[in-house]
Amino acid sequence: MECTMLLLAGGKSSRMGVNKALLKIGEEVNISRVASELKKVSENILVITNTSEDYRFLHLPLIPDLHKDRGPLGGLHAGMSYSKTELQFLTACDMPFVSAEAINEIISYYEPGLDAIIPEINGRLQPLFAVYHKRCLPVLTDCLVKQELKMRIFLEKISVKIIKETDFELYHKNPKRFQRLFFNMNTREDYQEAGHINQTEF
Ligand SMILES: Nc1nc2c(ncn2[C@@H]2O[C@H](COP(=O)(O)OP(=O)(O)OP(=O)(O)O)[C@@H](O)[C@H]2O)c(=O)[nH]1
Repeated sequence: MECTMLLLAGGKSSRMGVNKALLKIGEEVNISRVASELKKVSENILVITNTSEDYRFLHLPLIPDLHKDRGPLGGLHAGMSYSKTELQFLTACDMPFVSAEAINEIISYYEPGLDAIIPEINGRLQPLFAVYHKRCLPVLTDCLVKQELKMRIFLEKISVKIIKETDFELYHKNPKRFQRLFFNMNTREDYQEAGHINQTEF
C-alpha cells in the first residue's frame, strides 16, 4: 500500500540548545541521514517544519505546521493534511539511526481498519517512528483544537496495533543494531553518545 513519509523537523531543540536537525554525526547532517533512508522507501516525502530554518538543501517538499506550537502532534497533523495517500509513516529528524528496512517492516504489519501501527521498544511506545492512517485526522484535529498535545491522549482515541521488539524479524537478525534504530537525540549527552554509537559496529 502506498505510504507517504513524513519527516518532522520543527520544534525548539531547547534541551539541545542548537538545532538538532543540523548536527553532524560522522560526515553527515542528522536530517540528511534520515531523509536518505526515507528515500529508499518512497519518493513521496514531506518535511514538516514550524521554524525558519532553511531545509532547501534536502531537495524535498517543505510544508509548514497548520496549527502553531503544537509540538510533534502539530507536525503529524500538517503532514496528514497535505499527504495524498491514506497511509503515512512518521519519523523525526532527531532519530539519526533509522533504517529503510525497519520502516518497510513496520509498514508491512498494516492491516485494513487499523489507525496506527506503533513499535514498543523496551516497554516504551515509539509514536514518532510509526504508521498512521489518514482516518485519524479528525481525531487529531480535535486534540489540537482542545490543546490536548500529549501523544498518549491522541493514541487512546484511535485503534493502535502495537508491535513489540521481539515481534520484529529485524530484531532477531541483530538485536543490538535493532535497538539502535530507536535512538533519539535530545541533549548534549545524547549527541555525544550518538557519535560513539556511529563508530560502533553491531
Ligand atoms: N513540525 C513540527 N515538528 C516538531 C514540533 N515540535 C517538535 N517537532 C519535531 O518532533 C520531534 C520530537 O521533538 P521533541 O524532542 O519532542 O521536541 P523539540 O522541540 O524538538 O525539542 P525540545 O525543545 O528539547 O523538547 C523532532 O523531530 C522535532 O523536530 C512542531 O511544533 N512542529
